[in-house]
Amino acid sequence: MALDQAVKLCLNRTNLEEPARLPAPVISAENLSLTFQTNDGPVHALSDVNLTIEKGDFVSFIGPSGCGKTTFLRVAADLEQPTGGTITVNGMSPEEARKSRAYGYVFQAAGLYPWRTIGGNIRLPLEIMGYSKAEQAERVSRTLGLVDLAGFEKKYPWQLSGGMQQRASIARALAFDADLLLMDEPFGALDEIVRDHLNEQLLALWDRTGKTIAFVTHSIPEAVYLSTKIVVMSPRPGRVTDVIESTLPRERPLDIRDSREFIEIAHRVREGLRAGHVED
Ligand SMILES: Nc1ncnc2c1ncn2[C@@H]1O[C@H](COP(=O)(O)OP(=O)(O)OP(=O)(O)O)[C@@H](O)[C@H]1O
Repeated sequence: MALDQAVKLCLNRTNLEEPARLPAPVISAENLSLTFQTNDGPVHALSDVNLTIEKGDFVSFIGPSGCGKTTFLRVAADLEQPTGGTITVNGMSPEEARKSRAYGYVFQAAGLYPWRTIGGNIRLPLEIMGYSKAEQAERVSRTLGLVDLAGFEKKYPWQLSGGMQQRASIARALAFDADLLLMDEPFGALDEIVRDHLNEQLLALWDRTGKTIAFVTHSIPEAVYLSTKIVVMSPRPGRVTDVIESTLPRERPLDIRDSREFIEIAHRVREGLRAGHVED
């Protein structure tokens, strides 16, 4: 048999015996449930949530207060334990993912230590993780560049605007190079103009770095503008009522929000929220 035929046969056989394995989704939840036991009785924060987040997705979670958006992120981050179903992060349990520093977490409030400089805040987790001084310096300057804060390393948080502080907290979450960012309403407290600007910057950062982002928001325009996938949730019990795959191009100038396609997706999100609305 000619060598090239033998190679071909061998390759075919390998293909048959070992079908190409797809990479594990970044987050995969199956029938995920979490019921908190409280003095007022059980609270079903998450009920049978099924969701897959693939590498490079930008997924927004939207829904009224109490529908379990934060709880979902917290379960993925191993900050809460599910009471039913399963969830994996990069194919691992949330505990393993936390230990292997698979994600960065950005909270609603920037949460910077006022007595540390911006550089010092970003450096803190790196110090705890035992990075060398040189590596810390390189990462601080690289991540400050990523969020357009180059030159602000020696400033204190109070010397920065709210939007800049939030960018610094994103830099801190980026500093250890996790491929997954969990962001819990990071821009909720900011005015609309600043928020628009940060949305643009976040999209550019996502595009440049190829990170996977799970992002909680209350804002329909924000969810539609940012996301490749929008997860609509509703409360009591907290559940997913719609998952919308965005048809918008990856390149998104702010005025895309006036396009027919954008308005149609926003309409579907609004309908999903209305359908899941429950009267108290
Ligand atoms: N540790 C806890 N103990 C008891 N109940 C909790 C706890 N954490 C959350 N809950 C309840 O679980 C439900 C879901 O809360 P969660 O914070 O995930 O909602 P959310 O959609 O993020 O709301 P919001 O938009 O207001 O932040 C709520 O009813 C909340 O009161």
